[in-house]
Amino acid sequence: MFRCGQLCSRVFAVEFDLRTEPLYFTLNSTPQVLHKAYQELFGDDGKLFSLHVHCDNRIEKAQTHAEIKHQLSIALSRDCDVFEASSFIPDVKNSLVKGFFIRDKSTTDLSEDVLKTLQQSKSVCVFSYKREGQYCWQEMLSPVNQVEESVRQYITPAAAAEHHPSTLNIRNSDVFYNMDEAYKVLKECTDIIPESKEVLKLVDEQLETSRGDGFPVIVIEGLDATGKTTLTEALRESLNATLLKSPPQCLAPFRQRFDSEPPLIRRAFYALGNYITAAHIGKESLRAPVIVDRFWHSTAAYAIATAVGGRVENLPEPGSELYKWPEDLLKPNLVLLLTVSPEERLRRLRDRGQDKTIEEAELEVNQLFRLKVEEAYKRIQNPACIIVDASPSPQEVLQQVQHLIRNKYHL
Ligand SMILES: Nc1ncnc2c1ncn2[C@@H]1O[C@H](COP(=O)(O)OP(=O)(O)O)[C@@H](O)[C@H]1O
Ligand SMILES: Nc1ccn([C@H]2C[C@H](O)[C@@H](COP(=O)(O)OP(=O)(O)O)O2)c(=O)n1
Repeated sequence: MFRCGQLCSRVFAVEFDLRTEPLYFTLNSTPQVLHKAYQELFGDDGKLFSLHVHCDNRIEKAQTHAEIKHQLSIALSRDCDVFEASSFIPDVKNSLVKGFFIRDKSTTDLSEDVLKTLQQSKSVCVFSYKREGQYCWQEMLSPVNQVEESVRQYITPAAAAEHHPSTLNIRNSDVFYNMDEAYKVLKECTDIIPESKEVLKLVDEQLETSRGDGFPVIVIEGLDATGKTTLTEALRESLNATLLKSPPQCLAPFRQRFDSEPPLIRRAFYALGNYITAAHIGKESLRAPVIVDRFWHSTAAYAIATAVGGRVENLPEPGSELYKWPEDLLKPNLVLLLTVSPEERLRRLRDRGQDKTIEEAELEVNQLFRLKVEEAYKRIQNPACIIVDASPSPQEVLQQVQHLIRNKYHL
């Protein structure tokens, strides 16, 4: 487990510019000459700090990280740059510790005061960086006690990681590959989020359902405003099908609450939603074809795209086990991914004129995130999704999809 005094085996990554590779470095007791990119980051024009959250309790850790992110964005928004940073052991799963780099451009000691306050929490560790000529070193920001004495550690450039560090902790923190793992997260939250108990109760009430050779199950996926609601309603009519969605209606009262939680908790909630919907699918597909509006592809694609910082290239590579369908989740017969151009999607969002979730609002400004969600959708395997161009008229999109379904099922 990461401790303030045990940094030497770790590599640090700073997302200095989201469009490029992070800057990687390690720490060493002997001085190292630094090249330009590092000198720029550690430049002596401002004050530089890093902050990491280390805590054995994963719920507490996730919440502390989210709280600090929020506090930094409020307290330091004007005169400081706040970069996502991480510390990890290369290729070691679950070794990632998330944090921030803060570059203070103010003429006052704005960030130092804020950081000293944050450091009073026992799970927060703050370091400051100093530069002398071509050397930079790190030391603890005013060590709070003699045990954690401040040791000068020199910055040493490190090779780029083969796998982007943010991919190291995805399994069971952002994406869950069986129900038990997601269930455990909500169980650990019951004291601080009472609604977790109600959600778990709803999960428990779903009887085990195994699906025999029932009617086909067709999932419609895509970013918000790509036309899922329009198409799923039309398919329901034309196929005489049952229409379901994930998260299911019974979780609607809890969705806003879990949407405000950090990824660990939020993604566990959506994962469990898929299992409840799967139970409904199991029952309904005995009677009629079932159309599902969003399912596991959405859960995994949004979770991976949120967890992975920066560029599309940082996503887990195609074929990675992180794109594997959960072993215990009902598999649909057909998954269709609706795609439209970013411009058309924006036009539809504006025409609809309704409130967007914060995440969707971010999608608009965050082209990188949208690209990662779409790419992650396409990399999920077994079942993989079939891409449908959803830019023609609703009638034409329906015909296209009916054609695909007819070819497969003669419905
Ligand atoms: N094929 C289409 N062509 C033009 N506009 C469409 C089409 N399909 C849906 N829309 C419109 O785009 C908006 C978003 O569609 P909707 O079905 O609600 O998307 P989603 O469920 O994926 O968020 C709605 O205003 C809808 O009327
Ligand atoms: N099956 C699902 C459905 C949605 N999600 C998550 C993924 C995103 O964070 C949001 C997207 O939901 P959003 O409210 O934008 O979607 P709709 O408007 O309902 O199409 O929900 C999920 O994880 N799993």
